[in-house]
Amino acid sequence: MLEIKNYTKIYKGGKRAVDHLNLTIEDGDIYGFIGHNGAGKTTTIKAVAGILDFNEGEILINGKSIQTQPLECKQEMAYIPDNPDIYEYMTGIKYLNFIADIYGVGKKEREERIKKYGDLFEITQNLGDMISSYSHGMKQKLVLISALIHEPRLLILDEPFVGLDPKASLTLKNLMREMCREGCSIFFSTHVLEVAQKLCNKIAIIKNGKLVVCGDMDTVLGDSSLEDVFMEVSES
Ligand SMILES: Nc1ncnc2c1ncn2[C@@H]1O[C@H](COP(=O)(O)OP(=O)(O)OP(=O)(O)O)[C@@H](O)[C@H]1O
Repeated sequence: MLEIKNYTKIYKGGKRAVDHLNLTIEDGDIYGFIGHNGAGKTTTIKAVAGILDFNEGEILINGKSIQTQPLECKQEMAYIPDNPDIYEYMTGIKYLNFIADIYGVGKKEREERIKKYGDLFEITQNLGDMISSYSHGMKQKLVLISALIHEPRLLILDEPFVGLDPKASLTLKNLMREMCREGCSIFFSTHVLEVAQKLCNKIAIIKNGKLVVCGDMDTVLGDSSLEDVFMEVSES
């Protein structure tokens, strides 16, 4: 579903943020991406989402290049950034319809999905309100619903659990599991290692821009916890 080949990003000024990273996310994978602050997670995720150019390598979504076929790639995926920075002077429902229009989602489907996800995240009754009146968590729920409105096959999330209350976090985890059971793929970054260990079937650790560990969670962990493995890798 997602292939990252030799991905290298050097920012203006010469900072080599990610260095020849290779990773494959298959259908049905929930792939966790962990690393210390500044390791290169967001730099990788933004390139996969098609909003950051890069110096070397190739990123393929279902065989299509994010650089040469960005629209085709974006039809198949959704990206949820770590900060829900959205239009403030619009109602929630107007925003969702705006996103549904961009993706060409039909009237019946969008209504069903807005109802389903709005109820799941307990925000249906607030959709008529201006986004400027929303809390951080409510904005995040709105962004999540907007990302799911075109039923993406690949979900890319940057720190998705930050700012969500415990119930919304559980709802999101259950949704992620359900999507992957149906053959979708998820690639997400997190600092919450307990969540990653429980939720993901695969895990990648990035350190100073280089991938140092990746693969099946069970194989990577052996008898250790993810926290132990992470600490060992960080200190080596
Ligand atoms: N626009 C930029 N210009 C120059 N350097 C940048 C830029 N954005 C990020 N960097 C640098 O690239 C490196 C990787 O940053 P990145 O944001 O990808 O890390 P991260 O793993 O997502 O960190 P965190 O866990 O803190 O969110 C860091 O050293 C950072 O300072």
